[in-house]
Amino acid sequence: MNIKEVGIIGSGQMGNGIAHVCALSGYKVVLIDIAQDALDKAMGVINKNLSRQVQKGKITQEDMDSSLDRISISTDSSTLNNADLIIEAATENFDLKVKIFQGLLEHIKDECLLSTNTSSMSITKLAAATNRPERFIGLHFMNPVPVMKLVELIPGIATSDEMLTITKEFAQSLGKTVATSKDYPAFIANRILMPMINEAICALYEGVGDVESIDTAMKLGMGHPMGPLALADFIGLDTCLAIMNVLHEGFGNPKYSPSPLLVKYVEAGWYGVKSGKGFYEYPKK
Ligand SMILES: CC(=O)CC(=O)SCCNC(=O)CCNC(=O)[C@H](O)C(C)(C)COP(=O)(O)OP(=O)(O)OC[C@H]1O[C@@H](n2cnc3c(N)ncnc32)[C@H](O)[C@@H]1OP(=O)(O)O
Ligand SMILES: NC(=O)C1=CN([C@@H]2O[C@H](COP(=O)(O)OP(=O)(O)OC[C@H]3O[C@@H](n4cnc5c(N)ncnc54)[C@H](OP(=O)(O)O)[C@@H]3O)[C@@H](O)[C@H]2O)C=CC1
Repeated sequence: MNIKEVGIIGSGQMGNGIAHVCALSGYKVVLIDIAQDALDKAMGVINKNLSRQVQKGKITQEDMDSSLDRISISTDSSTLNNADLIIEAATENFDLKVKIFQGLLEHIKDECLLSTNTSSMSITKLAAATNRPERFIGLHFMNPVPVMKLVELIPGIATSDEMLTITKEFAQSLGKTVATSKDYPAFIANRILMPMINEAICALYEGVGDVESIDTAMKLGMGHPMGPLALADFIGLDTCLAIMNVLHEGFGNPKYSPSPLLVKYVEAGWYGVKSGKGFYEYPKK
């Protein structure tokens, strides 16, 4: 299958990053969200990130202009009628994702391939809610998408080998390196990362150290580019909690219980960078 046009659902930090790298690699992109505001904001972020690459001499102004020309935005999913591949990157909520896929099916081509950027959820279960589980896969980009080299590929139980090959080649065409994971809660990257972040929040909850000390310990002690609390804010505390809940429910092991402090912050609407407050404050620019 020759992928030319990619439909991306959800224009938050992941959706806009995926749109950026797809367009820069020559794909036509249709970026969908429920709110026009979100789409306008996403185009602003893509513009800013492409400009930064131009300033650093990584891409030319012409690359930037042609990439922007290849992206169209819409709140109407019927505009996905020409897409060869859909990448769903909406909020980490199972029922929402199922609703999105079911709403798409009447608009897309029979041969259109389906994928999800979910951080944790069962690919098999999401695939089963569509009419093409053999052409459904987890295509898990890392944040920030234009920078991080990894894409995790997660075939569900019904995913065909052909689908795995096509999507592997697609990810490689974006300049990414693929790691393949079996379809178990939170796959590989978040199975390992998220309990570490949760443990950092537990240490804060128990008063073992303050925010600065915990992040400094991991940055300077372990060479991590960001401390775990700053990284949690960057990912989104709502997303971190959703992933911990999938791990906890999926394995039934108390070691994955989300920290009560993480739960409390999400209850307060303190989602991190995207809401302006998490473990740190993020003044509106
Ligand atoms: C939750 C999930 O399901 C899975 C996940 O994604 S988990 C999260 C995985 N991501 C991480 O762990 C990120 C850890 N953090 C980092 O790697 C780094 O802190 C960072 C890349 C985010 C920023 O790096 P930094 O050195 O502090 O900042 P800075 O020098 O400004 O940026 C480094 C590069 O990233 C680019 N960059 C930074 N933020 C960016 C963004 N949001 N979008 C696009 N590009 C960005 C910069 O332009 C710069 O590019 P060059 O190397 O080409 O110059
Ligand atoms: N954050 C991260 O570091 C990573 C996240 N992921 C995964 O990527 C996905 C998106 O995460 P992220 O970008 O961080 O989340 P964000 O909260 O930044 O963005 C989600 C976007 O989806 C939109 N949305 C909600 N419902 C719909 C809908 N029905 N149709 C279209 N768009 C909708 C939201 O709109 P509104 O704001 O109006 O609700 C928002 O713009 C999640 O599955 C997450 O687990 C994967 C890798 C890394």
